[in-house]
Amino acid sequence: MSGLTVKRLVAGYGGDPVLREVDFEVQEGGLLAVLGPSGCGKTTLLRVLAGFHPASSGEVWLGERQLTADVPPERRGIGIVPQEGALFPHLSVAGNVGFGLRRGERGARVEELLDLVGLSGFGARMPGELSGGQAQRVALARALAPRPGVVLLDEPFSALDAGLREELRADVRATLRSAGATALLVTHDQEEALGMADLVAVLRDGAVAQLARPQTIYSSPADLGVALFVGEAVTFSGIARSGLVRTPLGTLPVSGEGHGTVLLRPEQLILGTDGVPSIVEDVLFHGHDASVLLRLADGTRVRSRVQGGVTGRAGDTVAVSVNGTALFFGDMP
Ligand SMILES: Nc1ncnc2c1ncn2[C@@H]1O[C@H](COP(=O)(O)OP(=O)(O)OP(=O)(O)O)[C@@H](O)[C@H]1O
Repeated sequence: MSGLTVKRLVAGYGGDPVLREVDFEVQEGGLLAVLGPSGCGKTTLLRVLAGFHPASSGEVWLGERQLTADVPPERRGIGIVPQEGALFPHLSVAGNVGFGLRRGERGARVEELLDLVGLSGFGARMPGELSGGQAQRVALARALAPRPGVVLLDEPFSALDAGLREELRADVRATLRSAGATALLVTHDQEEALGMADLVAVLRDGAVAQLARPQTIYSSPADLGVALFVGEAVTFSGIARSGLVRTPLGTLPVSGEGHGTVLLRPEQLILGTDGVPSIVEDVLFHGHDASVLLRLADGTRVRSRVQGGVTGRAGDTVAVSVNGTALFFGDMP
């Protein structure tokens, strides 16, 4: 395995480029998630890296080797886990996993990979006899089998239901780790990106808006756009003076001055007996937590995320206080 470096990558389809100077690096053995909204160029990026689409300019390096336009897809040393697995339907599971291997090395390596993804004994099955989650595990085994320099995962869990998605995320992460794989995951799902990756690159307008650890992206987003994209938010416009800003939830300390937007995460809104009075409008119970829609005295509606503790019921009056630090993003001049 080797690291993957992308420098000033530009690519598109004729008109304005879709990728305008994309830069990032995935360390050897690391997992980077490229997170961005639909249409921002995630698939285009993967197609360029895999050699299916030409870059207009920029560089792609796999370890010490530059992947120039004349290196065809099969000689790039890149494994791909596509959306919905895309297994060869006429080949058995073993046939799929061994597809990129030389005949002589198939048997043992296929067994090793099936074991790694928890599907020992499934070699003779046909893809039509697998569940969605099993099919994705086979797709991962197939991508890892030829020991690629890097594995690209293209929204690999999008077709699965929520419970299975969560379980498979953890399994895939563990598998990539134990294989020592360098991996790049593209997704529009912030939970997936923040939950799985060592580092997250937020792709916006064809460039990386922020590249950081998941915790940093969530707690210290580079700008308001990133903050709103990576999680639920409660926002107020306000004017910061001497490090304080007045909001419907009270005067909050912020770092910044002038006109801007105050941003809190819903889990920072604590319901109890101290704080600003508000009316509970609705409570959505999610099992592990609840989402409480509140109306403040001035009519502003805000959402709190409550784990255990007080949620109240529709019509109740509760007091809301703010836990932790509010973020503040000054208006663009
Ligand atoms: N073959 C093509 N020809 C012309 N334009 C294309 C082509 N493929 C994609 N595009 C455009 O390029 C932009 C980026 O598309 P891309 O599929 O890379 O985005 P994405 O982030 O993967 O989206 P999604 O999450 O919906 O799959 C879009 O505006 C899309 O319409």
